[in-house]
Amino acid sequence: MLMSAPRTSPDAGLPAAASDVVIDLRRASFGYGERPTVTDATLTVRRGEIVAVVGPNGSGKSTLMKGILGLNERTDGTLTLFGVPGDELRDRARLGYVPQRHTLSTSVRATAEEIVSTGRLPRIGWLGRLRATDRQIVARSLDVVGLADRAATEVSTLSGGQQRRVLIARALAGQPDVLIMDEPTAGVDAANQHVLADVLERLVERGVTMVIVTHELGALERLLTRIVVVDGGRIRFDGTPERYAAQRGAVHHDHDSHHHDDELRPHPSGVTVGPLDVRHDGRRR
Ligand SMILES: Nc1ncnc2c1ncn2[C@@H]1O[C@H](COP(=O)(O)OP(=O)(O)OP(=O)(O)O)[C@@H](O)[C@H]1O
Repeated sequence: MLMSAPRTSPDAGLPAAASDVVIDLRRASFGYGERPTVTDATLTVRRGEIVAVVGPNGSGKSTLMKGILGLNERTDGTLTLFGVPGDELRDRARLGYVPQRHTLSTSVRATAEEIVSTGRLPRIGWLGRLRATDRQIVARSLDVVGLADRAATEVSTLSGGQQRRVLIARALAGQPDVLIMDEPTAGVDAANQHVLADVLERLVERGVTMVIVTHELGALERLLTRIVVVDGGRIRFDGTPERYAAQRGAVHHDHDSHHHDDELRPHPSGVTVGPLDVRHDGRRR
């Protein structure tokens, strides 16, 4: 839990294993029109996990994330969040989201602190007023991303990487239990990627569960507990970083790769496929 006293989860009292599951997808399909973009996705994310989602451009990574967030249509399967059906989750602020390729508008005059304060809105309501505790949480969120000294700086004058960190701080200000980030390192140079990785490491230490869509595994790799490969709208691999590294030759996720059906076979469970038959938890069957 980030920066607050522990909250009681709706599934408190259940055995630890069950209450540890924050996201549970079973054979879920998501899309925007008639045809699903992501099909047959089965994925379980437990408390404290740091999961990277990788795959070629257009393979469905963002669609999968938006599906978990309820931002597109689920046409099949089930989605369970914190032990309740996804569409029945009342406290949406438990899911934090840093959207893709989103930097802050240069035409809006707002300070970093003001932008991060908007992250409190799900907690206080649109007409609510920030109280001292809210301001403290905003200040701590800026501190976590290393921008405490920029609180009063106009965001339009910050670099792209700093703006991404403001957006992460905004998501953190909502005190989410799980943070879904769509390419937080996109457009961030190598030096700043390490700064961002350090920021994420601090979040890991605070016990925040994270699902991170990324093309740049490099700087994040040391933090990850799992890697999920999405290709052609399907989850093609789900396993530990070690197993992913062992399979790297077979499971490409670079921009040029698309389908690898000769190397990656569909699994009836839709969970995991590949030369090594890897279970959901990364262990070999
Ligand atoms: N709002 C939308 N309406 C209709 N189709 C969409 C929408 N957003 C994405 N798509 C389509 O869904 C498919 C998967 O896109 P998605 O953005 O999920 O892929 P991605 O893996 O996140 O790609 P990238 O790495 O380029 O961000 C693409 O064919 C895309 O054109």
